[in-house]
Amino acid sequence: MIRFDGAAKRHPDGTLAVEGLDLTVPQGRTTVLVGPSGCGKTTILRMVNRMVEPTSGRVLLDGADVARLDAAKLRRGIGYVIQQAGLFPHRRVVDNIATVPRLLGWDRRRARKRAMELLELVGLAPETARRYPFQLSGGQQQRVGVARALAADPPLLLMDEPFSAVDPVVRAGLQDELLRLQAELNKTVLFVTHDIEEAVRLGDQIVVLREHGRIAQVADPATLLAAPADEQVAAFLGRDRGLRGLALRPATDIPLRPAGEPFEGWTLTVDQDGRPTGWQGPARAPVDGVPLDRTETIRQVAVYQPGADTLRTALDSAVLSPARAAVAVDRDGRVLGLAPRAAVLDALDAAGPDTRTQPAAGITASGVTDGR
Ligand SMILES: Nc1ncnc2c1ncn2[C@@H]1O[C@H](COP(=O)(O)OP(=O)(O)OP(=O)(O)O)[C@@H](O)[C@H]1O
Repeated sequence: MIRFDGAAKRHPDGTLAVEGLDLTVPQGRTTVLVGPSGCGKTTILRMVNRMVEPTSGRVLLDGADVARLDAAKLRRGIGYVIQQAGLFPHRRVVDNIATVPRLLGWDRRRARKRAMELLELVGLAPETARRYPFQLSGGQQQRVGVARALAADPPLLLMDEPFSAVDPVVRAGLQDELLRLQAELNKTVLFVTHDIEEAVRLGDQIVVLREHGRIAQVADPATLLAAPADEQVAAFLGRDRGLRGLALRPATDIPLRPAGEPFEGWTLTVDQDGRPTGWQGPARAPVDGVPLDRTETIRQVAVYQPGADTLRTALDSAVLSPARAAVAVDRDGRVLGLAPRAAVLDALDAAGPDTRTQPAAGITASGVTDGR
């Protein structure tokens, strides 16, 4: 657990980077610091590994004031991932990952073996090990950066905008990987981003900051989206926050109708395996009394997977369907049934407003109305 206890940083030129932060970062969870550029996120992160020394106040790591710990030793026990990975350009991937184990005195063979395990853990092919960083894509470099941070199995990871230099698709993949790893490893993660979508996706606890590291709100993602502390936080969260909140709620238990029957005049067509192929529309109205024998066909079918997907995906499927019904499929993409739009909306009501959802264990949801 990390505890910031009135931790402040004023630079020699008089710039007040962080005014005096009181914050608890719970064990084994992901806490995301989010806020506008220059609000002090990186400064706060670096106070933990003593790359920045507070000018007043303290940072406690498992109860110990980090100022009293040996800085080099402290850093070896903390994984640190930065934007654009920060890999050593002259070292092969395997040796980049093995850096901290080697510093800890592991012999070369053991450190390399560990590096190969880590490569697999972050989803990179074994042959990547022999390459140099410049021979990798940006996304691959970030994965190596994460592997390097995890190499000595530190309980704490500091991540400073680790995914912001890659394109949105690669970024989403890296976020998925981090979620998967975190479900397995349960590290204490302190993650900095200026992207609220990323914060909502990754955080168990989100800390919204204003200038000078003042806390605007600390909350779990659902509470933050449903109940921003004030207008400024609401503005920072942006439009569609209600819809984005649906992405935090699983689509389960929406009653389904059989897919074989026409619905609102439209019939879902499936292939021989039962996967959807399109919507067959109703016969067109006669023109000047002459019946048309052509029907309309739509070939794109938006689907959702109950249990795995969220209410946002289910709603999207319903909105995009000409029959005004979401198409539920199993994990192999085979049709399970149709969820009429009204049933999806009922599910939204049944889930209740987000404010009623319980914060995750160990997280206190608190709204501070302003920076005071
Ligand atoms: N060495 C320094 N000397 C003077 N001011 C500094 C120094 N380092 C940072 N600052 C200032 O401290 C404030 C906080 O900087 P910090 O990098 O922590 O912000 P940030 O929220 O991480 O920003 P960004 O999102 O743009 O990376 C900024 O106003 C910055 O200009």
